[in-house]
Parts: sequence; structure tokens; C-alpha cells
Amino acid sequence: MSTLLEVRDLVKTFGEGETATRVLRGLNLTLAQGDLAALLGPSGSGKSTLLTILGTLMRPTSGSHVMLSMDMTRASDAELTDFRNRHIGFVFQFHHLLPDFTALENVVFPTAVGVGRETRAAKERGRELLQRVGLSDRVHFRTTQLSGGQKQRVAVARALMNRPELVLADEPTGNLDRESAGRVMELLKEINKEERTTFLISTHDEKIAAACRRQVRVVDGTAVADEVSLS
Ligand SMILES: Nc1ncnc2c1ncn2[C@@H]1O[C@H](COP(=O)(O)OP(=O)(O)OP(=O)(O)O)[C@@H](O)[C@H]1O
Repeated sequence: MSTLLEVRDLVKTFGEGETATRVLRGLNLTLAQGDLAALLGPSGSGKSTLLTILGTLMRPTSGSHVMLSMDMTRASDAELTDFRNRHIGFVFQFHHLLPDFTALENVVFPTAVGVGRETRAAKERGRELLQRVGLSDRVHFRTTQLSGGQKQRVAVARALMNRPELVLADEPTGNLDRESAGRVMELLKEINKEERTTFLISTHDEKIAAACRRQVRVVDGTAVADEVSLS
């Protein structure tokens, strides 16, 4: 399998001097194209920090970060923004949908920001994605008219809008009941299989982690213990 991204000796320190907190302490991780990986670790171990760096939303203090053969540590802010829009999707614990907009408008939004308007092709893709996540009958519903699980499925559709190679999900099921959580996880698995989209999913839920092919554990911000499940 070809390598999608690699970080080596990744260090992230917040603050300076006596109050400095060293969160990531030389972390190594390689993701292959098509990986479906859970990111586990105790609260405060640095999972969100790692996802934020991999999403190019924050720079590491030191270490290397290469994705799709591009050296992220040498890229300008504008290059990072462009790269992020093209290649990375995000799903968060809280859906972060725009409340006054419909499901379709929320899904199309990332593209609309990129090109300055909602093209017909973008709307078509948005509709297809909403159908894919099982919400074809909710296309024109506003965010406020959707259940928690439905909102999170809209957020998954939105993350896929620009056909990203990598989707970073930070506790995507953390706010959902067990049944909705299971359904969202099933959906991520199907998309991973069908489109070979790579997923890195941070979770405290061992059941969600077990549904992934890889389990990556952050231990003391230092080592990453990696277990590849056989199922
Ligand atoms: N901007 C910041 N400034 C200072 N410290 C920070 C900042 N962001 C995170 N931290 C610290 O870094 C550590 C790791 O936080 P992070 O959110 O990455 O952990 P996590 O593993 O995602 O935790 P959880 O499972 O609870 O979400 C915490 O001790 C946190 O206080």
C-alpha cells in the first residue's frame, strides 16, 4: 500500500518557560492510503493536538510532516489552506453545522467557499452524498430539524464534498447514543471500503475502535503503539 502521510519525531509544546507543556514528545505515525485507523489514548494524551497538526490547522514545534509527498513544515500558510481544502476533510464531535442552513447547503458550503458560489455540479454532488449517508429525504431540512445522528451524517457528507484523500474525525460519535454511533461508524467503514478514503478517528469508545482495521495508541505523547486487528 502506498504511504499517504508520515510524521516523524513530532513534538508539540504549548507555552514557554516554566509553564511549557510538552504534549507530543517525538511521535511517529505512518498512514497508508486506504487505512481505517482508530486513535486511542487517555484524556489529555494529545489526540486532538495530533489531529489538528495532521489537518494542517496548527504547526508542530518540531519534527517532520509529509503528506502526498508534500513537506508540510516548509509550506506557507496559503499553501496549507489550499492543500487542506483539496485533500483533507474533518468531522468533529459537535457537528458544527450552520443552524439556519439546510442539509444540502451545509454539505455544499466547503466548495462554495472555495469557488465563491454554489455551482450546479456541487449541488449535484451534495445531493448524491446526502443520499449516500441515507438522508435523501432530508436534503432541504434545516439543521435544527434534524436529529443528532442525522446531523452527524450531514457532517460526514460535508467532509467528503471535496473528495479528500484523508478524513480526520475527532470523537465523531462522542455525542451520540449507541445506535446512532454504530450507524455513523458503519457509514465511515463503507465509505472507506468503497472510495478508499483514509480515516483517522479519535475515540474513547473501544467498540468504535474495534470496528477499525488499525488501532493507534498515544501513550505519554511519546510512543504510538500500533495494533493491526486481524478481522
Ligand atoms: N492551545 C493550548 N494551550 C495550552 N495547552 C494546550 C492547548 N491545547 C491543548 N493543550 C494541552 O495539551 C494536552 C493534550 O490535549 P488534547 O486536547 O490534544 O488531548 P486529547 O487526547 O484529545 O484529550 P481528550 O481525549 O480529553 O479530548 C492537554 O493537557 C491540554 O491541556
